Amino acid sequence: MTITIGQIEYANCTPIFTVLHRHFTCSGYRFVRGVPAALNKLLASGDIDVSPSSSIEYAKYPDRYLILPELSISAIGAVKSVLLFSRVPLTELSGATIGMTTESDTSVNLLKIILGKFHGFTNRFERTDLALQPALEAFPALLLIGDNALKESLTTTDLLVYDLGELWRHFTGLPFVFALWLIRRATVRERPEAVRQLSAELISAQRIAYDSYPEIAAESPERSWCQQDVLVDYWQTISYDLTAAHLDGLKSFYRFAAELGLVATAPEISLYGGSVACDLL
Ligand SMILES: C=C(O[C@@H]1C=C(C(=O)O)C=C[C@H]1O)C(=O)O
Repeated sequence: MTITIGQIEYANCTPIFTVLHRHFTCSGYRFVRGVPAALNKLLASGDIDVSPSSSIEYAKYPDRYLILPELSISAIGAVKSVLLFSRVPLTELSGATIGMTTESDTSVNLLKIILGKFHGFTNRFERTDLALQPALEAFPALLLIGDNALKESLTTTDLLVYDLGELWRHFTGLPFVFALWLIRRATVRERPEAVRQLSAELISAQRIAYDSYPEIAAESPERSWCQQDVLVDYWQTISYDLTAAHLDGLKSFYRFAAELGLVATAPEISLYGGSVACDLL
């Protein structure tokens, strides 16, 4: 039986999926492409089995998922693709209605924590699919993630740009985990051998990818809009690990989210398998 894997259609996932497709047979896998918020919904409903997912998705339904070890999409400081584009300095945004992409579930909550908890602001937030320029006619600031954020940052000159990974680091000193690889507990129960294989292949793919960013970038679809060295630099900026420090950052995020009522409770962290990351807990 196939395992259905969500594939985030952003440059941040290109390295691991490129290597997975090139180095492993993948005959037992089916891939479903989408933006994070859409893949989160498919995972929650059981239409896909496993996916790199917004980290907040785990806190919403901890009973449904396990976290695959050693993998994440995180920032230790800047991340370069989770950006608040603003017409005014961030300190002047208290009371404002802020536009937020519909593609994200984690970063929208991170923004609420940064403004509400760290700055003590009161804001309203509105989801929008508007592109940057029209959005900034409706709102003083807009949150974008993924390729849209990266693309706009490469061309925008007349706006203030705040990197949410950097802001989180400034206030907490911790890494921020934007995405976790979540697998449905039901899939682990029903297909234990296939899940063991997939987990091992993903860890291998990640390691191979680390050593081959320039080659992956040279042939990547993102080359149509991004220079090879910019892509390599972007991938080197992202932290794809899941260490004890990452888990500390994740737990802090969940605690703040619970305090602000963004999730019901800060969940226990349950990792799949007896991996290194498990031992670090
Ligand atoms: C760093 C990023 O991390 C992501 C942010 C997500 C979110 O905000 O829900 C989900 C998955 C990741 O793609 C990014 O998209 O730029």
